Amino acid sequence: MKPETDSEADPIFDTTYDMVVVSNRLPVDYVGGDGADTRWKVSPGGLVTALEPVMRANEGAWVGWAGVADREFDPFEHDGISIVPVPLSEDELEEYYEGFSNDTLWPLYHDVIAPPSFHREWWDAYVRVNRRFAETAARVAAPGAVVWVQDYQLQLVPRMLRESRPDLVIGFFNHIPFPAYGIYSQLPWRRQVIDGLLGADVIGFQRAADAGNFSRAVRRLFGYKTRGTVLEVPGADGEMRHVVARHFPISIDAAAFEELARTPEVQQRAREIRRSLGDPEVVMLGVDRLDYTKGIRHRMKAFGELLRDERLSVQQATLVQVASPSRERVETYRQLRDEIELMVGRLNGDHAALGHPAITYLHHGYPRQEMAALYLAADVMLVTALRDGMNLVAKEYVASRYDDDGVLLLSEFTGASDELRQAVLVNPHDIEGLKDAMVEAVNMPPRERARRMRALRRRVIENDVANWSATFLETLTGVGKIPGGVSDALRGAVSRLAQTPRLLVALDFDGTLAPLVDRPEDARATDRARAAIERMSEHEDTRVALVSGRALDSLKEVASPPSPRC
Ligand SMILES: O=P(O)(O)OC[C@H]1O[C@H](O[C@H]2O[C@H](CO)[C@@H](O)[C@H](O)[C@H]2O)[C@H](O)[C@@H](O)[C@@H]1O
Ligand SMILES: O=c1ccn([C@@H]2O[C@H](COP(=O)(O)OP(=O)(O)O)[C@@H](O)[C@H]2O)c(=O)[nH]1
Repeated sequence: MKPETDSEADPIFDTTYDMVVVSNRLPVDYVGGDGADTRWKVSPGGLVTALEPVMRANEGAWVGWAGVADREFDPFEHDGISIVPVPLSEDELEEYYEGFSNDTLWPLYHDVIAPPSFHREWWDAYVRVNRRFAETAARVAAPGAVVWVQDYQLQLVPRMLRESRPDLVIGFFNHIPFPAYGIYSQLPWRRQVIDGLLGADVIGFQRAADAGNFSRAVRRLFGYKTRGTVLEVPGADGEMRHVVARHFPISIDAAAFEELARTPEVQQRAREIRRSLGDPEVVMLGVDRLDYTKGIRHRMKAFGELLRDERLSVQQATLVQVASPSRERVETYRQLRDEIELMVGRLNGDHAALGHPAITYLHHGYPRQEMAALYLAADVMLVTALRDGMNLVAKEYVASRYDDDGVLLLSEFTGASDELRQAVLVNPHDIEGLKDAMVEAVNMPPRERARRMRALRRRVIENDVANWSATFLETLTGVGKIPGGVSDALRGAVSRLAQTPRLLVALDFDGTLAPLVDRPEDARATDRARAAIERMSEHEDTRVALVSGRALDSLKEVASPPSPRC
């Protein structure tokens, strides 16, 4: 999408875009410096990993926070992406980001693994900051633009945007789980949050179960009708809006990861990594943000017991644990770091031998190239999250293993486990089961490893991040491409056609007027499509026909055409 210059806009935001992504975090965090010397580093986490390739392909604007409090930045371009920073004050950082987002919503949505804190002043900051994001997005969105809002930090933005800019097409994607109603209903602001989300045209989740939990919460709290993935939501004008809530499992740029893994530099680095670990028979690897949802303690406990019971030895197997720093001012995260570092010390003290560490603990964030080398060096990848929206690390490991080798041990409580069924699936709460699965992974015969890895790779390559974003945007726009960017040639052709004295407009229904949905009986035309049909039908010499492979009754049922002439 080409940016357009809007002469009436605010001078700082003098460019508007046909596609705008809004997320709490920008792809880069401010590191230091000023003016031309300003330094940025890649932001942590899977959301940025997934959205970066989408943004490069779309020439849109990315609205988000620059990772530092009390600093304002003008919009700028970074590595081919237009960046529109939203400022946060130190108080807002504490109350909106560390507080409401990461100490209320995060633990609540991850099945209360840690107890969520509820504070009214955090909620007030959440509302205030959501409004700022919505206002910024509204300023840079061109007329009729697609605005794609990301994640739990910004759940009120869809409704705020719909109220200020009803012309926009609004999508929302939730990167973390959506909990069962029994848990969600603890939230004192449960109605406001759902109402905020229902401002979107399409609400995406990682797993079908998340979308189901959301629809149930809508029914329980608002009594709105839901038909499969389509929710009937009253609009401001009394008309029914049809909102789609369904799963779109996120992924990675699998080809780019494989390409990186195939480079001689990465392969050389993988060999160096193994050598530096004392060339054990088996390298096990964990890569996680240092977060209590990731099950790092469970995996270390299981590994420690295997060493204690001599089912494994440090000469045979070593564990490399990358724990990248995350949310370090939130108390639960500080405590977790202390606990993990204590465990690492004990484990090494009890079991390591000279030149043979039991566990190599790395409290750093690494660039993608080093990640690919670690994946290639690892015989067994341990993903033992207690709850995880998706877990892109699991997919990156698979994408890197072009040699069809390596074993993925994967928690059933990750979104990735819905797709990656050929992994060794585990319940990380069951320490005995986890120990057995680790031993099974370490001893898995090469043929079995190759068979499983081939199947896993097929899955990750099939559903890569391009496929994820295309499927979401197709559902959102109903036509498979972003509207608003109608070419002059098409506009001209439509104007010429409109001058024809008697006109027949024949329209496909599924995938054109109505987003594709899981169950055909749930398909409904988008509000804009219905309004356009109604306007055309009012013209004396224009006939509107729906063309469909459906039976006539089924078409009548789902399309409910506005007049008998149709
Ligand atoms: O921005 P932070 O607070 O530093 O946290 C980093 C990101 O963590 C979360 O990632 C999620 O998105 C991934 C991609 O969809 C998914 O695989 C993972 O399971 C999620 O936990 C968070 O949702 C992001 O908003 C953060 O930026
Ligand atoms: O040192 C690190 C650790 C992690 N990552 C990246 O961070 C993302 C983590 O995403 P995931 O979905 O697994 O979990 P999240 O951190 O988003 O909860 C993946 O793309 C990793 O490659 C990274 O680049 N360097």
